[in-house]
Amino acid sequence: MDKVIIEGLQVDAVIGVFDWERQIFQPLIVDLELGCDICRAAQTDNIEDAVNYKAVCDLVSDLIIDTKAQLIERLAVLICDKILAEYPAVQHIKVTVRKPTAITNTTAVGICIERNRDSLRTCH
Ligand SMILES: Nc1nc2c(c(=O)[nH]1)N=C([C@H](O)[C@@H](O)CO)CN2
Repeated sequence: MDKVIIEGLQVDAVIGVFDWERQIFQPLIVDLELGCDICRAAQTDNIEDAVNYKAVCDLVSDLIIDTKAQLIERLAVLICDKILAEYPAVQHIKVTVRKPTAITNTTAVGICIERNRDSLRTCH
């Protein structure tokens, strides 16, 4: 399947389970793979026929900042649910959320989840 990819989207947000984490902004790094058919966009050369990665970046950034989640698991699932709801063309989605400053002596810790529209696993 064709993919629209977004790598290394940095969003500074309130995130974490500890009291001190609720007082600061920490960086999160998001990678996305959006499985979709890109043929129509390639034929028409029209952004209206594409999954607009700029719009997706804005949507994901706003969602992360507004949510102020405790766990990165929550953000990963919310990002999946939101993109599948807003973009009917996306059939498969892989979301990785990394927290690069959480644990010393690591490059990053994180969560990676994948969902198919046809066999949607919900977490509600
Ligand atoms: N699986 C997870 N483990 C932990 C998370 C998380 O979001 N998912 N968060 C924390 C703390 O907020 C941590 O990042 C502070 O250093 C710990 N474990």
